[in-house]
Amino acid sequence: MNQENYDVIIIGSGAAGCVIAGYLAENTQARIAVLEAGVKDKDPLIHIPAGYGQILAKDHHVWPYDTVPQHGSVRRFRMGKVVGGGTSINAMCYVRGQKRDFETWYEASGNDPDWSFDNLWKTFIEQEKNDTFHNKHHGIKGHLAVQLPHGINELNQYCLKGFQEYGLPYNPDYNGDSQVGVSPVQSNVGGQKRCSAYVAHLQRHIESGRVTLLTEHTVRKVLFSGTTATGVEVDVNGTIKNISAKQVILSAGAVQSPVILKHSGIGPAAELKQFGITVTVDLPGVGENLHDHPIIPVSAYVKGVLGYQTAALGFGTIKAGMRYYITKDGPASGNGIETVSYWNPLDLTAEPTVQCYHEPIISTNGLTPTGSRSGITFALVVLQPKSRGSVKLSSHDPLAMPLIDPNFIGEQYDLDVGIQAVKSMREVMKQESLAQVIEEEVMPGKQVTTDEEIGEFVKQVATTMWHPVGTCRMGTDEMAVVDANLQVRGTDNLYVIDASIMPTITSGNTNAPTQALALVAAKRFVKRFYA
Ligand SMILES: Cc1cc2nc3c(=O)[nH]c(=O)nc-3n(C[C@H](O)[C@H](O)[C@H](O)COP(=O)(O)OP(=O)(O)OC[C@H]3O[C@@H](n4cnc5c(N)ncnc54)[C@H](O)[C@@H]3O)c2cc1C
Repeated sequence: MNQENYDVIIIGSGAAGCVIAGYLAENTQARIAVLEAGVKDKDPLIHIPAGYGQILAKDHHVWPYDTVPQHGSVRRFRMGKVVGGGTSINAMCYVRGQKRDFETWYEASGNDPDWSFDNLWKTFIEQEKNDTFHNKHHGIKGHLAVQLPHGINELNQYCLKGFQEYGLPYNPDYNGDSQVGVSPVQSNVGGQKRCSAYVAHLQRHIESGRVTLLTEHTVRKVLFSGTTATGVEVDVNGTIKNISAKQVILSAGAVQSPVILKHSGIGPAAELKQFGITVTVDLPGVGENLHDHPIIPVSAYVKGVLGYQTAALGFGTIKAGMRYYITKDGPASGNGIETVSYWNPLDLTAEPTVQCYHEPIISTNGLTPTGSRSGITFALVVLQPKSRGSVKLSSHDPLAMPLIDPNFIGEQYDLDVGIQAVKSMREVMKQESLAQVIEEEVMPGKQVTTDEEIGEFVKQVATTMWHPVGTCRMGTDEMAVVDANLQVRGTDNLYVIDASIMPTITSGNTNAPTQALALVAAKRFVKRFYA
């Protein structure tokens, strides 16, 4: 095969890229190349389910992004840079979202039946290989492993009880009829190993030689003849070369996909001209509409040794790692986040506005353990944030860091829900089951009492849940970047298929929805060009 010429190039081997490449491999004769800026997924910490804590603590396999200042301070905004993308370093929580999320996508598509709730729900089921549930909401024949925790540690059992005492129902399956309640977490773990999108959908096609995977290939821009994409310009360890293709699919994620489009001359004309980039198509929506779930951590020390703080630090990690290698069980064999709650603090029976993972560690920034005392961090999340930000260029250099502004807590609604969530969480901590083990609130701390003080705390701590979406959104209006085929408006042979096309964020973690939207788009692509 001529390595420099393909039928389809897919930029990025993350959640979406792996789904598309796998589907094309199985359903076409196309010559396919996946170009990935990161390295192969050989690091054992990627595959040990609890290893992601170490990866994030060491800042390995990430694009080292930060945001522009948010309420006066910069927030870390790391994204996966390795085969598997975010799905090789994420926390593996498997969540689909609420029906209303997908109804918004359907409207944005111009009411295209492929984007209906029913079709997307069917797609989740088709992709799933669930080790516990097999009913109208779950599948067992797909390749994406989904499991429940194999046992719930004592501290998280107190959480299950405490939320029920507060008034939430026990919900065995938040991906079933309703999200409301307190539940065990479903995760993308199979056979005690992480099930990344690469493992689930692509690895077998790389190993068989059906698909070519080119790692450490960083795409600088898409090449055009007029407005028709003809290939890409890549940087391979400092050497620049061109690779041509009949069709180019951008699956570089919600930060890089708009950046690559802009460097290719597709974006807001004024911004491109500012950096001397020739405008191929003036598309004002590229890089706009960035949104993410803000995490607001509320944490407390607990009495005695409970949870996973000791297993997550120092000698504890070695002990947990050795146990994992010998018996394949213990703290390292799962994602360490075993229970979660969904609720609306204003009405416990309404559709949830808040998600809360109960992390049995003390963490100040989401997932990284801090200090040696046992504790619990309730990672509160505004599920449907209204704040919108942007990804803008900082330089004419395609490899320069972009300016990322998620605009955390930029709208009154997000602030209100954040305050409600913190106050509600404090009520949960007062319930009998939690009150008996909680020793002292760490964050926000007892000095923070009024709504104004809690609001200020929310603004100061809100940080990424690593769920950026929306920067190349699907739609029919002039700010839309892609149409219902996920083809870039005003171009030929160019597509964006990844989390950036979501018009609005889903009510939950974004990996499963990204994989579902990628399969919907891949099927449309094959129907149009290979049927
Ligand atoms: C730390 C962390 C924790 C998370 N936890 C969860 C969770 O528990 N559950 C959940 O559902 N979701 C979680 N997510 C989010 C989830 O992983 C993402 O929503 C999902 O991976 C997005 O998929 P994507 O295909 O849009 O992009 P990605 O998966 O990010 O893939 C993009 C790929 O493109 C590559 N790329 C980018 N630019 C270029 C370029 N110029 N040239 C070549 N390649 C390029 C990147 O290196 C990357 O491999 C988490 C994410 C992170 C980072």
